[in-house]
Amino acid sequence: MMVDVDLLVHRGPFTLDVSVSVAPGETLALLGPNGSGKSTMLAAIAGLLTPDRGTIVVGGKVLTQVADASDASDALGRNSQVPAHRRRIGLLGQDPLLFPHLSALENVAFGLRSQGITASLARARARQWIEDVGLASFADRRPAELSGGQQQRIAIARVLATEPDVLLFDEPMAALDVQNASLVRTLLRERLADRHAARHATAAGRGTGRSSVAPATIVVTHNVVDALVLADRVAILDRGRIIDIGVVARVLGQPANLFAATLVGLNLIEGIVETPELVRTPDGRRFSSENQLPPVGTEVSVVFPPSAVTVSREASMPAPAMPNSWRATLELLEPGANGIRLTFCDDTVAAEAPPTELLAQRLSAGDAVTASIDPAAVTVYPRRPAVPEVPKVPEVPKVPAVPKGPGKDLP
Ligand SMILES: Nc1ncnc2c1ncn2[C@@H]1O[C@H](COP(=O)(O)OP(=O)(O)OP(=O)(O)O)[C@@H](O)[C@H]1O
Repeated sequence: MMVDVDLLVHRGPFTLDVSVSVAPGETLALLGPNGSGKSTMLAAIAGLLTPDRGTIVVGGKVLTQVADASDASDALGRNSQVPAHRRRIGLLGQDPLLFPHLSALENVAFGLRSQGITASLARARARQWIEDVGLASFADRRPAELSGGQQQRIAIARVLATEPDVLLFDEPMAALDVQNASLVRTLLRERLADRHAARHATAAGRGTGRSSVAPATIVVTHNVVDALVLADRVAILDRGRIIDIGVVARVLGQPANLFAATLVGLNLIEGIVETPELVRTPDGRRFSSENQLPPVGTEVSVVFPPSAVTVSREASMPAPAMPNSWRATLELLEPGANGIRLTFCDDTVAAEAPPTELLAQRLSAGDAVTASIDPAAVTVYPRRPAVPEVPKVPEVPKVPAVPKGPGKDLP
């Protein structure tokens, strides 16, 4: 079902101020650094905390409505907060939180039983869901007899079996090793790809038949891979505000600013198109790309992956008057995702190189080098502002309009 969220939450000095909608069957990945407010947002949607102001509407039904404390409507009793257990919201975090004394089957059946389904029907449906997560032969085991990845797959079966209107996943792969994380991610992708899950479930004879609308899903993650694999759209949260939101290819492939680029592991330099072939940055570097540049005079972002930056001892390279090439001083060498990560003095650019390459050149911190990039790896696009500050249209008429930003989803 459609979920519309408009929230203001204060937690000590921290403020979460977000507005976002997720469509039925859509998966939104929420990406942001530690402490940016991701879990706070999920907790408010799940009904685990009451916002200081805002509305949460699912499928047209108001789950949370809190007017500004200073507003008179408060006194009229218009505020409402449906308790967490009465929301049709499935929440799964890092920890599967299975009942240790129940078998995998009983754990999955438990949620169905609590919806008033008979014991035999609940067990039949639970068995079907356990098959769907590939653990049919583990149905009678208790959680302690399952691996961490298997427990998480059972937890996914448990949350999906109840056919919630909204699915909230808070870093569901974070506690798993790489192999199990990959298995669980693939499983989630398959299940989320079934956009008509409820209808499908009913047709297969295991649904409750209550809902024919697919759930809206929000996946909180630190991992860009999760967003790439699972999401239709990505929102980037920074210090309690959504600084960018849109389709995955745009938000991750064309980051709005250096913060967003760093989060997705890309270099970003801002510049201006100087000629039809060249971009000049404020520090005098010039970049070309194999793709056509925006018109001369356009303010642009120049983006390239660290692995595309080649570093060589200065003497062995041509003078860096050429585009995509500049002189630099190595500052730091540290382990990176794809080799050794190099950073340079007074520069935001990072490079990544195989250890063998660095060893062959005997490069170390403090060395003067020439950095260069293959134009094929350079993407140039008009600079995008972060989500603009626009006054919000209230979702629920009873709540007075309170202009604030950042606003609704960009296309
Ligand atoms: N129970 C709490 N009481 C007071 N402040 C809290 C509470 N929980 C979180 N905070 C604060 O709220 C802010 C946002 O925290 P939150 O857990 O939502 O961030 P997050 O993006 O989920 O971080 P992480 O990626 O580390 O899980 C932080 O400044 C945190 O210190």
